[in-house]
Amino acid sequence: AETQMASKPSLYQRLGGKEAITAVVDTFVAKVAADNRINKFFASTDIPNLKMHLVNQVCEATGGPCKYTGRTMKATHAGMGLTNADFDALVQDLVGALDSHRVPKAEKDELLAALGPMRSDIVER
Ligand code: HEM
Repeated sequence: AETQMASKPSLYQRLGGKEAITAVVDTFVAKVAADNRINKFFASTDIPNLKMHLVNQVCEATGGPCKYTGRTMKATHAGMGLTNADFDALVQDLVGALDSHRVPKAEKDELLAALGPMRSDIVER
């Protein structure tokens, strides 16, 4: 996990590693669960399983030593009929979680930039 230290630390390292990412994901999922704009989509979701996948996805995408084992973003969200407004609401909840854990702006913007391109695989209408 420390292999990049000679150059620039990975985003994973700058976020604080797996413990810090897990804490952000916990807060994020709690915010989504309390968000009446989008929580209906998660009514029958296995939340501990979702959290596990999210932690691994963020860990791997930011250069950490994890492997995402979930489905593709397109397959996962197919048929949900998600809109840009739904996506934006979820991103707002993520920003709120990152802010509540005092993640600095540079790291926050980098993470959001890594997730942004997934929009076209997730939004269907
Ligand atoms: C960048 C944005 C997003 C990312 C990175 C993301 C990521 C994920 C991941 C990793 C999973 C688990 C995959 C698996 O079980 O194999 C998942 C599931 C799910 N996502 Fe997303 N998601 C995003 C946006 C959204 C949005 C906007 C909604 C709805 C408002 C949503 C609703 C769901 C639901 C309901 C599930 C659970 C499906 C089930 O119960 O089987 N996602 N998402």
